[in-house]
Amino acid sequence: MYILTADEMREMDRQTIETFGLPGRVLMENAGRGAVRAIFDTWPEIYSRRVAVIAGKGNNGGDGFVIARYLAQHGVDAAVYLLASRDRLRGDAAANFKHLETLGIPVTEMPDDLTFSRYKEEIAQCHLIVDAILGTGLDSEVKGYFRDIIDFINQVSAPVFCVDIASGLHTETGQPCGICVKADATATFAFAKLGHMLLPGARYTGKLFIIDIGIPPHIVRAANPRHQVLTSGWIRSRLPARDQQSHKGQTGHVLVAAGSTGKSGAAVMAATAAMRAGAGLVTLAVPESINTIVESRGLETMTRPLAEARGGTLGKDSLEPIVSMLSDKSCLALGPGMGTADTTRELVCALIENSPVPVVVDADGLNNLAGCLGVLKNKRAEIILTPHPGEMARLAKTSTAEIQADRVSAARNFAKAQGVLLVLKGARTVIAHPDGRVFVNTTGNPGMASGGMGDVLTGMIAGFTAQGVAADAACHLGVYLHGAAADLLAKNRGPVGYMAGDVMDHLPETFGAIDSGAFTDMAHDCRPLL
Ligand SMILES: NC(=O)C1=CN([C@@H]2O[C@H](COP(=O)(O)OP(=O)(O)OC[C@H]3O[C@@H](n4cnc5c(N)ncnc54)[C@H](O)[C@@H]3O)[C@@H](O)[C@H]2O)[C@H](O)CC1
Ligand SMILES: [K+]
Repeated sequence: MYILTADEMREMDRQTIETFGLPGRVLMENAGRGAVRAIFDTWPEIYSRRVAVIAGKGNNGGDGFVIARYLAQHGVDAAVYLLASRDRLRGDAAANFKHLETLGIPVTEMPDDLTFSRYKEEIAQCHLIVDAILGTGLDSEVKGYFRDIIDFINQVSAPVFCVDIASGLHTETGQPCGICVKADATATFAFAKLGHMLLPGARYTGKLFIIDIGIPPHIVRAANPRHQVLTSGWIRSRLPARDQQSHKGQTGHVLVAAGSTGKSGAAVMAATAAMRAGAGLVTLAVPESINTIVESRGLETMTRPLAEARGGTLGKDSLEPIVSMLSDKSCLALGPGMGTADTTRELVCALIENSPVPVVVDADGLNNLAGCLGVLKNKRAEIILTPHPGEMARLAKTSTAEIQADRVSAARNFAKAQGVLLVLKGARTVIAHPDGRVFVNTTGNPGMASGGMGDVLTGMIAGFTAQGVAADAACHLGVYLHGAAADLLAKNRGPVGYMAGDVMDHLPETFGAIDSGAFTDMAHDCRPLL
């Protein structure tokens, strides 16, 4: 499902108006009318109650005027509070404002704090507040009077419905620009925007309705939107098909190079998760001193003990044996629990440069790679990096806060610059492709904040890649199903207390739930309305 930036939406609007010939007034009419359907759908008891439409001077406010008109037409006691004087209105918003006057719908001009203070009480007594203050035209930090208004809206007890996007929410980053309206429901137009799907934006958005305002499909296709949300349908269509006569020689062989003294669990988890994702065979290459432990814990996987460096880690002496093992493997998972000794870093960097098969790099693999990013230029196969925000900050040589402030841009910039697939983990994992496309995942829940989850994801992505799924689709499958398995556990067993091992053990049921359509995600809950 496409999700748009403000610029992309503006451009589609412009094309629809100028080249297709659908007037802006029609788009605004469709927007307002659809929003009213979403209001009645959410609050069917709102007939004959009082609704305050708080409108800004832009087109978001214009949508608010259309909403007030339809609400009034259907027996709602609707009143408009305009955060400007009426002579500031332009174009379609001004035209729709005139209709309000013709129809005798009450309008209050409230251009400043002083006038606002007179109407606070009246607004607070409404049964619903419609926020039509700022939409995709938000272009700066919200301060002063607008800040006071939003602060007030967030304090009144009435539910809040947002037009297009919660006022104050940044359309692309999903971060509040200083302050942001907290919605119970939002109606957006044509497509969801990035800010609705990312966090914390999704929390400010509430239930999301997507209103078809008439943008024709050829204009959408020509715009070629760069961002999508992963959906269960998309995932279902990319699951590797299995023939009745499939045998383990056909379903891929993963090599996992991982582990060190004290961190054998990470290696076992990644290897087992690859099997749970459906890989036919998994071999785990580990420092020899942990081989016995690893063998006893991962019954289905094979192991290959390698001569180890000081401190019980894999070092550069393992390069030759690992590269030769890769000749009959279909994917390499590299990094979990490996440590960051100099010799390990040399090994990791040489493997990323020389592997003939796709490599999934995680954890210490990433920390090691941060010291030799140049090797990515010479890579022979596709490289998938799966950093959490801290690891991403190390790779991009910035701070975790910088990464989190705009996760999509951080992931995209790195993936494009380095020519890799980048999976930026954390709530709403972002998958950035080297061609600039970005996919956002909405599965997963806070119960996943526990050790080993990353090792499981690494193994899953490697397991799908090994089965012949394209590396980018393997990232989609791994990330979505990892979160979906955790969502099913949270629902069926409890919100916390399940562990990474439980997540991978729950994959068979998760495959079944995706296949049957029993698992639904956030995109499924966005109701398209005409
Ligand atoms: N296809 C569609 O999505 C359609 C959307 N419509 C609606 O139009 C708005 C976008 O309208 P626009 O006039 O471009 O911008 P806004 O109304 O969001 O706001 C612009 C207004 O606000 C001022 N402003 C910007 N930032 C701030 C700030 N931080 N503090 C105070 N004021 C600010 C800015 O200067 C402008 O004056 C979209 O969201 C939809 O709701 C169409 O109606 C139909 C098609
Ligand atoms: K709004």
